[in-house]
Amino acid sequence: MNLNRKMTLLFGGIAVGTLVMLILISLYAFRSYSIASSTAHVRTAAEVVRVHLTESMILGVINKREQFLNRLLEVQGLRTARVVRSTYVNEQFGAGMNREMSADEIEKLVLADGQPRYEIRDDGGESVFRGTIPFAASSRGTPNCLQCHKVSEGTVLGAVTMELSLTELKEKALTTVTWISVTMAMFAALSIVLARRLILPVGSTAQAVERAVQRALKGDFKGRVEKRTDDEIGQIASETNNLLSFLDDGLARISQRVVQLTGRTLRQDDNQLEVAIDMVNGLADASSFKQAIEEDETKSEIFDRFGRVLTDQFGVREFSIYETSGPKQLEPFMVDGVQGSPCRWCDPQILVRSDMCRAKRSGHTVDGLTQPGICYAFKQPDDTGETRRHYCVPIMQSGAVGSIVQLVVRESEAARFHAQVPYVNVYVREMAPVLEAKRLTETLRESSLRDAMTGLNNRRFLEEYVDTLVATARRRKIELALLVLDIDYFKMVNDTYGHDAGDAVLKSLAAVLRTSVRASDMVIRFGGEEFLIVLQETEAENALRVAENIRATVEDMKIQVGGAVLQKTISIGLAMFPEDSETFWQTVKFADVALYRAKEDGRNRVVRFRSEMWEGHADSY
Ligand SMILES: Nc1nc2c(ncn2[C@@H]2O[C@H](COP(=O)(O)OP(=O)(O)OP(=O)(O)O)[C@@H](O)[C@H]2O)c(=O)[nH]1
Repeated sequence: MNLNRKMTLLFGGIAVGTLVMLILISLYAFRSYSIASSTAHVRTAAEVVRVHLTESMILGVINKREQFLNRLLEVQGLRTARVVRSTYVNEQFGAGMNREMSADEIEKLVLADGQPRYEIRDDGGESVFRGTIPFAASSRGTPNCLQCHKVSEGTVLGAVTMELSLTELKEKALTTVTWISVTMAMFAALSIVLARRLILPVGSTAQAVERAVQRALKGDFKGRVEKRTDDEIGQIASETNNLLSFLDDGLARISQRVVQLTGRTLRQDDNQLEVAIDMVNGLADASSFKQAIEEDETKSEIFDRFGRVLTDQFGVREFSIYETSGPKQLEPFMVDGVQGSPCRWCDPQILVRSDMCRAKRSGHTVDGLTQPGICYAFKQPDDTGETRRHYCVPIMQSGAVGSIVQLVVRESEAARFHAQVPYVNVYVREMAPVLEAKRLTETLRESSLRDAMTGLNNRRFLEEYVDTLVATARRRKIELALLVLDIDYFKMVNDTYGHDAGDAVLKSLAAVLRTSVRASDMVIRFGGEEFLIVLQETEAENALRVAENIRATVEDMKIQVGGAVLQKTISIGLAMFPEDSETFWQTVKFADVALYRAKEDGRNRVVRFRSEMWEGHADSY
């Protein structure tokens, strides 16, 4: 029930109640007034009758009393007037007129106890007031009753009964009450109309505010409240409109900015407020994610963290992260949260023909959620499970696709996940520059550990890696063979053919060295034209064989430099760790000493270190 109706009912109820009360009180007051007034009239008339009868007795015309009583009836409103005599008067003065002798029940009571009696009765539809007043003998006044009547003081001598018609009085009372009621009813009706007019803007403004608030709760702040009055109610409408405009404007600006950041488009039926809160939360989470990955050390940690976000926040457990590993090659970095797993959600051919991957080829997002079948390389699950849909986002690095994030969801979840995609994109966007920075750092670090010309690891790399190398060798109780080798008469190449020719020889030698040893062995450009090879888990005998093989290969190697073909030889010194020394770097020195001996002995040969070789060289190291 609205406020207006409540007010009308309340005012109406009060008005009706007041009216009824007023009518009842008025009727009661009129009745009381009628009784009091009639009683006074009857008393006065009875006194007049008593005085007249006394006078008539004194003047000796008491026998004319009936004419007086008949004339008395001409008084307006007086219906009857009758005198009854007590037995005392009859005994002293003889019987009176017949009608004075026959007392009714009330008159008998009055004659008996001397108390006046009054009553109102209905006489054929007419209200009649009847009063019976006793005449008591009294010695006071003039003449003194006891002078004539031989009775004691207070004896009831008779009584007069009078009846007054109340009809006229009643009619006047009813007319008055009717007028009062009509006036009151009109006043109440007028009051209700005025109150309704007053309350109407309150009710309609309250309803309008309620409607606007309901719309606002659904995220729509466009509702407005009509200003109907210039008072406080109008003020409420104005202030509500100001508040709604402020919220609408603020929310629109927030949404606009967040939409720009997330790329999410708002639908008409979206709850703008909830969407804005969601988006801001999403951005805050993505920002925390970015902070965290900035502090991560490696790309692998970053992808691990991203994998957890996909699983925990977006409920995506099936996904792949591919890395570009060559001009036309991709490598699965992480599949379904596990690093190094084989390719599961794509045709494995993309690994060697990366152009088969639509995201890699185009550098654009591939939305298989809304366009299933858009990429032919996407693979449905091997089992008979539910059909999957995919969403692939390329991560650009240095202007080319560096990594690809592939999200896989069940067909039944595609719509739900589609709403989440803008937030995933925010994460990917936040991740891209951090990945780029990490990649550059790794490249930089890699380059500081690698010789740019030959592509071999350099001395610095060995210095950083040596602790791990030695610890592993000790733990596994294996021997390391250290070959230090140097090109014979290399200076001549530079001097004769130029520095570029020298470089070409160094590159060719590096290539031969790399292919002559196992992948687990290390080939290091130790400095200038000197190289160090660390053969893992190799005894001295085998190491000598490998060294000899390298020497022979280099000897046979023909290097095209400009118009000339060069053939160079190398000398190699071999020392064993920990057989020759417990210290790695000391073993390197021993190998160097052996190399020196190889040079001394005529070059193009392999020399195994022996302890006596050290004696002449200890001072020079
Ligand atoms: N082209 C080129 N030459 C280099 C490089 N690093 C060192 N060299 C040269 O290698 C030569 C080393 O010569 P030496 O150590 O005197 O000995 P050698 O001529 O090789 O004679 P051996 O006694 O047989 O070692 C020097 O001329 C260096 O300039 C390089 O990166 N490129």
